Amino acid sequence: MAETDTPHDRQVHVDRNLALELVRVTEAAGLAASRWMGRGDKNAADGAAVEAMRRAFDTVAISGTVVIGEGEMDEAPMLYIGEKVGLYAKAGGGPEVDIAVDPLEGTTITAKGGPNAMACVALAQKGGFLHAPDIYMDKIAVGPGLPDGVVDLDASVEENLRNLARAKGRSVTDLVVCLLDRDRHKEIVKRCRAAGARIMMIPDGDVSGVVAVSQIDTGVDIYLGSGGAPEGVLAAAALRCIGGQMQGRLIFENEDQVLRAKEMGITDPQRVYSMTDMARGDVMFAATGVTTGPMLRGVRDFGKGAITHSIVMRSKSGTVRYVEGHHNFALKPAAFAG
Ligand SMILES: O=P(O)(O)OC[C@H]1O[C@](O)(COP(=O)(O)O)[C@@H](O)[C@@H]1O
Repeated sequence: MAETDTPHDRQVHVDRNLALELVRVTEAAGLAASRWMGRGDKNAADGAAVEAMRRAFDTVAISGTVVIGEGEMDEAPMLYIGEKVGLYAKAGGGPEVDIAVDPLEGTTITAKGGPNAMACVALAQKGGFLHAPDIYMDKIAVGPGLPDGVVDLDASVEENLRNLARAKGRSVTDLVVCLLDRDRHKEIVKRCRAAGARIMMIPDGDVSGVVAVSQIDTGVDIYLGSGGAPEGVLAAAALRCIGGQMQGRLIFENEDQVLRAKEMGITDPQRVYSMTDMARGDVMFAATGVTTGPMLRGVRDFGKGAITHSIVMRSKSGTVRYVEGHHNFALKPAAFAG
């Protein structure tokens, strides 16, 4: 795009389906991270994913700003909050978009060779994402086709389960609740079980945990509990595309976190964010499996190359695409070095 393009022109150009370009970014991160699968070094796995993702962004025809990233500029060498990424980042021009990244969602999973690690990216028009600080967020999510507000973060666990069961025409004993296997969730687990619901605990990776509510074959009816706030925004972006409902509320552990959030534009620490508050407008989401989970297959390395499995989706059209990439290391070795 010419440098003389007006902001209006740039907005119009966002209309292209950039999601299809994003998948190359998650593929690169997924491939790089997969080289560290089971090697017991989560930082190396994360570092490889970050570097590959950062490099791949240079080929995407956007002028992007990272709003959910790897940390502040002084804590992260790449993909830090505020970093400009994309082919047009330095030269100017191109659609101006905000970017949310989690180059490796499930660093510990990858280090242990466990299931369900993936590389994720979401894209929105400027101002489309909640600028969530790196603290915890309370989350609740259910799948599509249910009445608005069927579950609520302010309602009790029992009430949410009852309302959800009624809306689904089922009984609470039919429901499956997904949550992270953490001590802090003991009370929720106890109350869900006492109400008769079944529990599916995941060791890590609550982006895919939340997305599981929208996928019929996972058997998950509701996601509950706390996890990373940045992951909450990515999950909201994915649910905006695939359908479902989600709410999130930031959990502040000290005054510093409240101040930090204020600097990021969060004035009401108690606010319950809807899915659309967290990811507004035309949102695109892409993820590539690093290790196999219910949504995506992991990277399959066959020596001279590898096969990746990715999901690409866009809220505007509601189209969900699964992309299988066959990568030839002889032709593109640098992108896959890990
Ligand atoms: O492990 P904690 O502190 O409960 O944090 C939960 C967060 O960690 C994860 O399970 C994995 O995060 P990493 O990819 O950074 O390892 C997220 O999916 C989740 O939001």
